[in-house]
Amino acid sequence: MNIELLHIHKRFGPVHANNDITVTFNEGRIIGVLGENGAGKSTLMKILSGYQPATSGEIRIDGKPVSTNGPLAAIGSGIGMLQQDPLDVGAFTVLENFSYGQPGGLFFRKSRDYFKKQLAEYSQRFGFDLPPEMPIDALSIAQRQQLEMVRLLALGVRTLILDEPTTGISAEQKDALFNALRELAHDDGMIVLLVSHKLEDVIALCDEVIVLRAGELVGAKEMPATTQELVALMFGGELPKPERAPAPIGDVVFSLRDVHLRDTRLDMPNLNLSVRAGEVIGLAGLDGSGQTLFMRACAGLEPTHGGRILLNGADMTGKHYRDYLTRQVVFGAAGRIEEGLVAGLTLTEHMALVMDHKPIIQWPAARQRMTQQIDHYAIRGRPGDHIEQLSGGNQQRVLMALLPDAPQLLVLEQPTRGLDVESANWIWQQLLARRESGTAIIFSSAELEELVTYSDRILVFYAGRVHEVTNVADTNIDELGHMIGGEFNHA
Ligand SMILES: Nc1ncnc2c1ncn2[C@@H]1O[C@H](COP(=O)(O)OP(=O)(O)OP(=O)(O)O)[C@@H](O)[C@H]1O
Repeated sequence: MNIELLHIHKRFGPVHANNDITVTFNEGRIIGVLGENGAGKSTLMKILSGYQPATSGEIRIDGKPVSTNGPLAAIGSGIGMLQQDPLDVGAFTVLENFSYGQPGGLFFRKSRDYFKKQLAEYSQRFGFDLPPEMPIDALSIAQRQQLEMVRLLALGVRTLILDEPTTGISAEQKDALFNALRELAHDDGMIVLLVSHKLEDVIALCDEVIVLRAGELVGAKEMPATTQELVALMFGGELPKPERAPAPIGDVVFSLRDVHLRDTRLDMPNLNLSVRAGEVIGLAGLDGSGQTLFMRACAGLEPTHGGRILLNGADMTGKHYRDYLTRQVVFGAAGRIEEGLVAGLTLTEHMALVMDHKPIIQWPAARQRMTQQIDHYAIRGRPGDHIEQLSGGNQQRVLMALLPDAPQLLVLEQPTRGLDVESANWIWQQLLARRESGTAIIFSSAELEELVTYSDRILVFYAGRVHEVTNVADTNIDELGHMIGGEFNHA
């Protein structure tokens, strides 16, 4: 199967998200799709996989024009896309989900054993861990991804598109995924398209890359290539690494004393932590290991079941998030559009929400402030744009632009998730500047390199247990990788 995209254009009002893109993807190849935030990568992949129509242009498969009008039509043409959050159905088991949508799959008109055997064959071939009777809810992110992948393969897909597939999965799970993708491309002759900001993944996996910038196709390269070469292709030159000047560490501003947290899955007793002004505490761990619960409790968004939370000596235990906010403890959620930002509201309306208005909203002031922040944070968007119209990276910048200038404590879930290298560096410049003026920061990340680079101390979460790494300078990414998988004897 060879795919040709011919003169693809996509316009969203005044935004030309894809501008005359002509490119060929050949079978047997793993192709990286690179570009800065907002470059048009997701748009192009959504057009190819039927999630969005092109404004104009043509898609040909093996020389014949095809319509990818809707994801089902695209799958019918052999093209399937794995979404970042796989779209599986919560109440089903693995087997039900796998058979759903396959011919004869609904209500098991073909026998359960037929699908069970097929699922077992895929699992065995790729070393995937997919127990047929397990409810979807109980699967890890990596298992959901594996399930979605084998489901698409069983539907006969010959081109697989993956958007940031390694977020929140362990090193071993990533190896299993990459080995499977190599087999599919190099042994079975499939096309694999990988959208990723993680250049080490691109270098490890891809046979070639294409680069988009501001909606246009600006480059293509056969691999191997170094990180520097890829960065130069994407940004037109080398990027300066943000300087991390040693910041003066002040007095303890925030502490947990024997705090007990729990939710439906995790029980975390005896949590103790003291954070000083200007200190950066990084939280490492696979998704679901307890760090989310921990961060939310630190910001008054989750109840505690024992112990005390102190802020500058004042007891905050049991207080509401609003009380934390008043005392300059600010939480930034990873969920962006689901939580930190509100779909349907414009950028100015977001600013109006966080500004202190008495007694009525001062719209001109909110608009003016947002315009300044758009400029300052180099946001690709306008004050009147709805937040969901911005690319993921630009939504993250808006989230940063809404934070107060010098809070006491910032609690940030994955502050650079989905950001291109330049934007991630830039966000850290902003955070380090706040730290220099005394703000303490607790942040989580799936990027071990980010944790090691920016943290004064790291807390590693595994199944609700917390292990503190005090000497970050002596820790390397390998060690940390083992620890988040539960192997602490490497430390
Ligand atoms: N539904 C939409 N409505 C309006 N504009 C949109 C919509 N979807 C995307 N855009 C705009 O199209 C441009 C390209 O966005 P796209 O999401 O394709 O970029 P991207 O390269 O995938 O970025 P990122 O790496 O940040 O995810 C951006 O300017 C974005 O704001």
